[in-house]
Amino acid sequence: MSLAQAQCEACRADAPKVSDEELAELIREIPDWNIEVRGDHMELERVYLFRNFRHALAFTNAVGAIAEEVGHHPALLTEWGKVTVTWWSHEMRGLHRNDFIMAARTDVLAASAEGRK
Ligand SMILES: C[C@H](O)[C@H](O)[C@H]1CNC2=NC(N)=NC(=O)C2=N1
Repeated sequence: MSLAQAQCEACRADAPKVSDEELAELIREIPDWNIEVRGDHMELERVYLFRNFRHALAFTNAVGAIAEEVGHHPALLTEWGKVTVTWWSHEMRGLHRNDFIMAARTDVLAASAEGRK
């Protein structure tokens, strides 16, 4: 395992989940993200719109690249003109502070992405 992956605390089953208080604080930093409850855990989700499939795919790959850098991976659904990004920590079945950090980094990427709608 690379050092980048070793640093991903959220990818350990016994990592701490965010408390309700922390969640309320952290979600204020990423106001365009929704919390979805899926089965037994929460996920952070946001839809980004693009002018066409090519721009959506380029953004998908950019998000994939930052995920690989840190060894923490989102679910990515690429459609024509639309990318749905979902962050959670599957090993620990819930939200870790790291998911909020990655959501914020996804917003930074989106701010300079080409072909946003
Ligand atoms: C072994 C490897 O680091 C783990 O499977 C990582 C990979 N990427 C991951 N990404 C996310 N989002 N959650 C995880 O629990 C996770 N685990």
